[in-house]
Amino acid sequence: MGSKTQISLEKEDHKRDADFKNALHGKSAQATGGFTAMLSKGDKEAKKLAVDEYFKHFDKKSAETETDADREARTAEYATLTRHYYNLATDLYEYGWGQSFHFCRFSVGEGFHQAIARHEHFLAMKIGIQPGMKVLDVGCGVGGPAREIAKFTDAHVTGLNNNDYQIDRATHYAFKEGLSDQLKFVKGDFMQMSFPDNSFDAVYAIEATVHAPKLEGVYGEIFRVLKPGGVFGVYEWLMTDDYDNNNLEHRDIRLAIEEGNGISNMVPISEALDAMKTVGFELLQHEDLAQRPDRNPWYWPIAGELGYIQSYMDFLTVFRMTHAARKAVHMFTGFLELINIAPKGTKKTADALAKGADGLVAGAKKNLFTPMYLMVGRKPAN
Ligand SMILES: CC(C)=CCC[C@@H](C)[C@H]1CC[C@H]2C3=C(CC[C@]12C)[C@@]1(C)CC[C@H](O)C[C@@H]1CC3
Repeated sequence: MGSKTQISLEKEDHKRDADFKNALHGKSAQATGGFTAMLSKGDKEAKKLAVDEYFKHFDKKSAETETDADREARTAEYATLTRHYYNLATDLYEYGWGQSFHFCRFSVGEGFHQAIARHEHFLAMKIGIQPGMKVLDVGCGVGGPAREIAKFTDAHVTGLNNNDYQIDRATHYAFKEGLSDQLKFVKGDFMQMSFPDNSFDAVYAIEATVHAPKLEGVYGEIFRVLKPGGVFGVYEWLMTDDYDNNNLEHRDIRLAIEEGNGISNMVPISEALDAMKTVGFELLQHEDLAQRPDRNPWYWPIAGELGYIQSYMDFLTVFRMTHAARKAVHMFTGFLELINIAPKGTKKTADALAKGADGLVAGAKKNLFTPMYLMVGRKPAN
C-alpha cells in the first residue's frame, strides 16, 4: 500500500488551465452561492471533458479488480485529476458545506461554523502565527480558512491552489470582505512551487496535501519555501494502523473515499510521519485528533445523524448533507440535466460525492481512516 515508486511531476500549463476555466465556469466565480454558481456555467463540452478526464480513473474499477497500474496511472496524472475534481465539486461543496473545505472536531453545544473556525484557529495557534507574518496556505480551496486565519492573527496569507476557478472564488470573497491587502491567491502545483527558498515565516495545509502523488514531494517543497526556524502544521487525511490492505472491505472503503474526494492514492500514517522526517522537519507534535473522546464525532454532519445537532441554525446547514437531501440533489440535478439547464455530469458528480461521503463515514466508524492527523514540524534554524 505504501508508495515506494518515484513519481514524476506533471508539466504545468497555466494558460491551458485558465482557458479551460473560462470555458467551463464562465463568469460563475462571481455568483453568490454554490447552487447559483452551478447553474450559471459556460460551455457544456468543457464540462463533459472534465467529467471524462476525472472519471476515466474510476469508472469500471473496483477494489477487487484494481491493479497497481491503475493506481500508478492516477498518481501520474495527480494534478489533472485534482484540478478536474475541483472543477466538478467546488459548487456542490459550497452549497452543502460552506467555504472552508475541511472537517473539524465538535465540542458540546458548539455550532457547525464555530467548530470549523475553531479547527482553523487551533492550527494557527499550533504553528505560532503572529501579526504581520508571511504565511502560506497550501491547497487553499476557496479561501475560507485563509480569510479566517488572516482575521484571527493579522498575518498576511498567500493561498496556493492548482484550480483556477477556486482561485477566482477565493479572490472574490477576499475582496468582498475587504481583505484584499492581507490575502493573495496564487496558481500552482504544490509539488513544484514557484516561490523562492526560505520565503515564508509559517506554512499550513488543511486536508489538501492528500491530493499529492507522494507526501515526501509536497512536504519537501514546503520545507524549501519555509524560513529556517519556521513551523509547518498540517491536518492530513490518512489510513490508520487498523487499515489492512489485504482486506477487500477495507480496500473498498479506501477506493470510495478516493473516488469521491479526488485522491489518487491515500497512504498510511507511518508514511506521512516518515515523509516529514525524511525531508528534514523536526517533528514537534503528531496526533490523530479523531481519537480524542469527543461526544460528537467529526463525521456526524455527513452521516446525516440529525440527533447530534446542537443548535437550531445547524439544522439548515446539516439537513443538506442527509441521505434524503442528497437523494433530492440527485433527482434535481438529473431533472436539470434532462431539460438541458445543468450540463451533463452534474448528477454523476453529486452521486460520486455522496458515495465518497458514505466511504468516509464507514472508514471513520471502523477506525480505518482519519481526516485530521495533526503533524507540526519545525525547519531547523541554520
Ligand atoms: C476532499 C478533501 C481532501 C477535503 C474536503 C472535505 C469536506 C469539506 C468534503 C468531503 C466530502 C464532501 C461532501 C459534501 C461537502 C464537502 C465534503 C464534506 C456534500 C455534503 C456537498 C453536498 C452534496 O449534495 C453531498 C456532499 C457529500 C460529500
